[in-house]
Amino acid sequence: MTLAVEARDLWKTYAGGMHAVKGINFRIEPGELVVLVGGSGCGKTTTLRMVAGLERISDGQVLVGDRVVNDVHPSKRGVSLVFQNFALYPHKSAFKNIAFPLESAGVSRDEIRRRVNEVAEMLELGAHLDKTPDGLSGGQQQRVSLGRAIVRDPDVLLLDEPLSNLDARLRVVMRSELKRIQRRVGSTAIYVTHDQVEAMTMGDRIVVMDAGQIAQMGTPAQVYLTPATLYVAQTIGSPAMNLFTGRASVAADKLSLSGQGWAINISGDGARALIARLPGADMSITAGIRPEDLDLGGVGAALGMGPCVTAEPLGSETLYNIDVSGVTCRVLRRETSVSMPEGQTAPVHLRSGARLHLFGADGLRIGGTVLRDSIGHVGWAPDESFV
Ligand SMILES: Nc1ncnc2c1ncn2[C@@H]1O[C@H](COP(=O)(O)OP(=O)(O)OP(=O)(O)O)[C@@H](O)[C@H]1O
Repeated sequence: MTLAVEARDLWKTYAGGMHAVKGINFRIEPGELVVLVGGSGCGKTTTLRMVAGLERISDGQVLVGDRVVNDVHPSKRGVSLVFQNFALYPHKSAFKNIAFPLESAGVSRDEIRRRVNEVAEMLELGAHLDKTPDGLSGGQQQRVSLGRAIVRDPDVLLLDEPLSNLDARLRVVMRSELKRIQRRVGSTAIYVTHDQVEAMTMGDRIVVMDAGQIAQMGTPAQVYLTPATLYVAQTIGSPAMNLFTGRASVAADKLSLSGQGWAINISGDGARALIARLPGADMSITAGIRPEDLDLGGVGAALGMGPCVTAEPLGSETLYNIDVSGVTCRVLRRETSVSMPEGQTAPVHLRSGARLHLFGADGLRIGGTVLRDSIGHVGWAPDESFV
C-alpha cells in the first residue's frame, strides 16, 4: 500500500533548548519522492528521524496515511531507512543482509528466498548474493542496503544522504537508478541531501529547509524559477545565482535598480507588475540573476562591467567570474571557440529571456520580470510563471 506522509506543526527541541525543527508542515502524496535539502544543521536529518521514530517529537504530529504515529514504535510505522554509510553486516552475505528484516519478522524460509530473489533481480544483484560486503563495489553495497530497506514493501522509504559515500560517477548512475526503483516499488519516499543537484534531479518536489523551517516547498522548476527567499536562491542552482544589493526607486511607471557598479532600468509591463508589489517608492533590495541569464557583451540590457578574474572551462560551458565593483559576477557561456582572456575588461549584459528576481531587505521574494529583447528593443514582461 502507498500512503501519504504528513508533518503538522512539527517541533524538535534538543536538550539545552536548541530548536532544531521549528513548527514545520508538509504533506507528501502517496508514491511521491520529496527531497529535503538545505545547508548543514538546518534540520533535515532531525525531521527524517522524527518521521522514522528514531527521534522523539517535541511537539506537533507525524502522520503516515491517516494515522498519527508519534507514539508508534519505529518497526510498526511501515517505514524503512537507508543511511549514507550502508550499515551492512560485514560477515553476512548480500543475501543474508537483504533477508535480515524478514528473518527478524519470522517470515518462512521459502518466502524469504522468494522475496530476496525478487528484490535482487530488481536491483541487478542476482550474481552477487553470496558475496560479503567486502567483495562488493560501493554501488553494489548501496544496492544491498536499499534491498534490505525495500524487501518488506515499506509504505514509506526514508533515505538519508544514501549516495554521499559513492564516487562522482556512481552517484550519477545511482541517482536515476534509485528513482527508478522507488517508482517501481511505489513507496512514498523522503530523501535527505545537501546536494542541490541531487535535489533537482530526483525530487518530484523539493523542500528547502533553512534554520529549522521550510523556506519553500515546490517542484524543482518552481524552486529554481521562483525562489521564495534569498536563501533558496543561493541554495538551489549551480553555479549559484548572482546577487546584487542596492536600491529600487520608482519614477512614474519605471523602476530603476542600482548599486555599486551596476544598474538596470525596467519599464513596461514587467516594471508595472513589480512596482505593484513594492511597499515603497525607494527601498533597499537585492536583485538576483542566474549566471546562464548573463552574457559578456551582446545586445541585451547592460548591467555593468569589470575585469574578468577567472575563466573556468566546465566542458560544454565556461564560467566567467567578472569583478563588477568588488562583487564577483558569474557568467555562464556556452561557447568553445571565443573566450575572454583573464584580466580583460568585459561588459556584462542580460540575455534575452533572462529572469530578474527581486528580494526585499527581509530576504523575501518581491517578484520577478523577464527580459524580452527583440532586435533593438528591450522590453520587460512580468514573470508570473508560478507566483
Ligand atoms: N542529539 C542532538 N543534541 C543536540 N543538538 C542536536 C542533536 N542532533 C542534532 N542537533 C542539532 O540540531 C540541528 C539540526 O541538526 P540536523 O542533523 O537535523 O541537521 P542537518 O540539516 O541534517 O545537517 P547535516 O546536513 O549537517 O547533516 C543542528 O544544529 C545540530 O547541531
